[in-house]
Amino acid sequence: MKMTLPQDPPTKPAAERARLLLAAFDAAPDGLIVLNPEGLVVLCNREAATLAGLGNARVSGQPFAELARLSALNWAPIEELVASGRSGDMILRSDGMGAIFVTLRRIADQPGALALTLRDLAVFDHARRRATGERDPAGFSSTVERRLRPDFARQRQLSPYLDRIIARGERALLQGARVIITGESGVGKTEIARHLHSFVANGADPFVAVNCAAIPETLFESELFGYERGAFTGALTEGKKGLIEAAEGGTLFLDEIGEIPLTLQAKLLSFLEDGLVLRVGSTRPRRVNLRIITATNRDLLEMAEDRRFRLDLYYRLAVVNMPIKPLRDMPELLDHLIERFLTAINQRRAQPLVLSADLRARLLAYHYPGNIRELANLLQQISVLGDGEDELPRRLQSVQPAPDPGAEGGSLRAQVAGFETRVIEEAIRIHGSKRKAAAALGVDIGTIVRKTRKEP
Ligand SMILES: Nc1ncnc2c1ncn2[C@@H]1O[C@H](COP(=O)(O)OP(=O)(O)OP(=O)(O)O)[C@@H](O)[C@H]1O
Repeated sequence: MKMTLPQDPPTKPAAERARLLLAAFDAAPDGLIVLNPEGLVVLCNREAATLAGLGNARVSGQPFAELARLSALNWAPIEELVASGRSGDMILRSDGMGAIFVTLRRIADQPGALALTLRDLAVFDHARRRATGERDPAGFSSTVERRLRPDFARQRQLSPYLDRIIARGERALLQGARVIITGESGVGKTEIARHLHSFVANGADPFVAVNCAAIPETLFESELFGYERGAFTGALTEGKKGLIEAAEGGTLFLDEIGEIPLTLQAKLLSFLEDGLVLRVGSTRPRRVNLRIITATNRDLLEMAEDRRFRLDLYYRLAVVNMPIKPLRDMPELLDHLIERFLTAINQRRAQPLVLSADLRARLLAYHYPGNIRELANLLQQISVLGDGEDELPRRLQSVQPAPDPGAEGGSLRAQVAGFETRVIEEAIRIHGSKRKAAAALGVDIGTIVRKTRKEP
């Protein structure tokens, strides 16, 4: 988000200085928000907009309460601090943004004016790890990646289906039951596993994600279980702990579990039964405590019938199933996801990417065989290539956008009724029954029945 400073028309050198200052604030690695004595936002730099999840919202000149309303963070404790007239520090948390350290200071010589700084605690953590030579936990490579994490709190409000499935997974993990997440590639299985991990784990517990399809069969055992020194030619002299041990105290996420070689399935089963890891070349078992979440886009029961997956392993891993629908069957998430990816993209652009109505309609009508990953990828391509018809990725060029409800003419009453019918029909399609659609739309079943009754 670009900042603006309200001011008198400046002379040329003063204008240049102001521009430079604004650019410098935008380049700063910390977030800065300045409130004038009237409580209006006079400055909100790019990092503050990012950390507060404001996207491209215009907050300059707005009351602080409006910024708080638009933000993904819960500002209530800071609003109290502002009202109390004291300075102070606080940590604000949100599902999508992680933990943000906020300081509030009075500005000297400017009675009533306030400066708030915002810092992403993950940056400190990352810096501390670099200083001590520690590795970042698997799956956390940069703060940018962290900030693009899904806002599941919002997505759960939008999709009662997703809410039900995620709540099921949370309950299962709280009770120590193992979950398997199933669904097409790109539906967000890894993100959901990461969410479940943060739901039950302490902040410092490791989350180790392993893509079973990416490990060559010959290396599988040593990667997963580790090896003792001299276990084989090329082994490190001091030996190496495997991914299971690396996840000690946290979560091991085994993605594409259907790809795990049959020979190793027996060894994994044995670990699941007694919690003991035997490194390759070792005779000394080590006890490892962790939780395991698995995911697959294969039908493991069918694989078990063909003897390509052990049924006993399946029952150990799949106590609770979390089937994630493809994106085309969760259209209620599309608008939100588009906005979220645009926000992420615009953090790295000088000129924000604004989608034309036609392009947005095409994005809403497309069927996304690659699911959420494909949507993110398409928006990235549009950001780089532009959104002119010729530049559009071929997949989108052939999409027929859904008709614009406002374009069909007729009286306002008729158009509103038409729109209402489409919303109801879509809700019934998504939720599978009129009763569930009524619950999702917050109306009683009688209303839905009445409004969908065909006039004779
Ligand atoms: N709910 C979501 N909100 C926002 N972004 C998401 C969401 N789910 C997934 N993504 C993004 O979509 C991409 C694919 O997600 P993810 O890797 O979790 O899918 P997957 O189902 O595990 O895929 P695969 O089966 O190929 O491993 C990632 O870039 C991820 O950040």
